[in-house]
Amino acid sequence: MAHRTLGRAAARGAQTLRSLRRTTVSPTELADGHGPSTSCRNLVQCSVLGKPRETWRLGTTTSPTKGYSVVGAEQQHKAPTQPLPDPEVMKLVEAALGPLDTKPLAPPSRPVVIVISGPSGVGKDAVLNRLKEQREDLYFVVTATSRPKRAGEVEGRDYFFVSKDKFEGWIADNMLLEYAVVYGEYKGIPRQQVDAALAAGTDVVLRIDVQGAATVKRLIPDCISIFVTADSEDVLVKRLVARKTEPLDKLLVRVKTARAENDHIKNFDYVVVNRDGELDACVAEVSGIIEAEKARVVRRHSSHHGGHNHHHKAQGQGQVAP
Ligand SMILES: Nc1nc2c(ncn2[C@@H]2O[C@H](COP(=O)(O)OP(=O)(O)O)[C@@H](O)[C@H]2O)c(=O)[nH]1
Ligand SMILES: Nc1ncnc2c1ncn2[C@@H]1O[C@H](COP(=O)(O)OP(=O)(O)O)[C@@H](O)[C@H]1O
Repeated sequence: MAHRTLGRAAARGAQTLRSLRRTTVSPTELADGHGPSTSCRNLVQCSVLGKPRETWRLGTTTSPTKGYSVVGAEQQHKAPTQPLPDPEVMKLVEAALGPLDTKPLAPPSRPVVIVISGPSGVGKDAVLNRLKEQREDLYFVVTATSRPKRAGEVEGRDYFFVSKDKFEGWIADNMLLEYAVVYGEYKGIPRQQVDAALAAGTDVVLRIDVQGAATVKRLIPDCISIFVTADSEDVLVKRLVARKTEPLDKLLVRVKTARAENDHIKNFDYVVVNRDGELDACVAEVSGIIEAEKARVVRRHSSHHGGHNHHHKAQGQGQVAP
């Protein structure tokens, strides 16, 4: 699929960016042309020639004592140069063993379901929004809710906002893979979105609360569950207060719920700390977990079918969060 190929390319681009290294060059070295690499020198010269903003955006900083500290020299991770294979030897190999197979040696990875959970205000949305920019190969499910739209939220992007009646109709018609009552409002995963993405071979990301994560783990045992937490309770509450989306009474409920939710870390496959001011590091960690999980041999063995039995009706639905 074209968009998946593009997505992988984007992910590789992000990887390349991450591999940019920090290098220090003095102004004299620059004048002499002795920088660490041509691209690095060009970057600084660009700054010296009066385009400071562009280079700042690329990560250039100036230091009065050390000269110029530059992020921009790409690490050289080229494979060692190999001599071309001798065509005569290749012919002899094929003559002896028959034509060589050009099919990929690794079996393709089956699409996975990734569950992201964690307390309110920890930064799940922030992490997922950044992940969306970097990983066009993933499908981010838009869940449905009966809660009113907040300022700035967009229908079909943040949630599908539906009435309680409509939501209950979907429950009756078994249109939801999972649903729960979270903070007094219905939240549910439209089954069709998950089924369609998996059928197209695309990995699926679900952002759901802890009770939803437990239900999905029961329905799809080989899903990858990731609990996002904060540096500390204090940091978490500050983040929630700064977000200014809840009045005090609702805020207190969220903090109490967060305490209870944190005890469920043990039921998750991974826990990732979204450290204050380090959103990108958290996103990179989540992305790395997904990549590592997809490389697991058990997920690539075509005879293994552990998991996607999500046509079963969810058990224990409709529990009310405290
Ligand atoms: N079980 C379940 N939880 C969901 C679903 N969609 C969203 N949630 C969770 O509901 C919780 C509350 O969401 P929201 O009202 O947006 O509050 P926020 O987390 O404070 O921004 C979050 O933890 C979401 O992850 C869903 O379909 N099922
Ligand atoms: N690593 C971080 N450092 C500082 N603030 C953050 C970080 N991650 C998220 N935030 C901020 O915390 C607040 C809550 O994040 P949000 O994504 O809405 O949480 P959740 O979706 O888990 O309820 C937002 O104002 C967001 O910008």
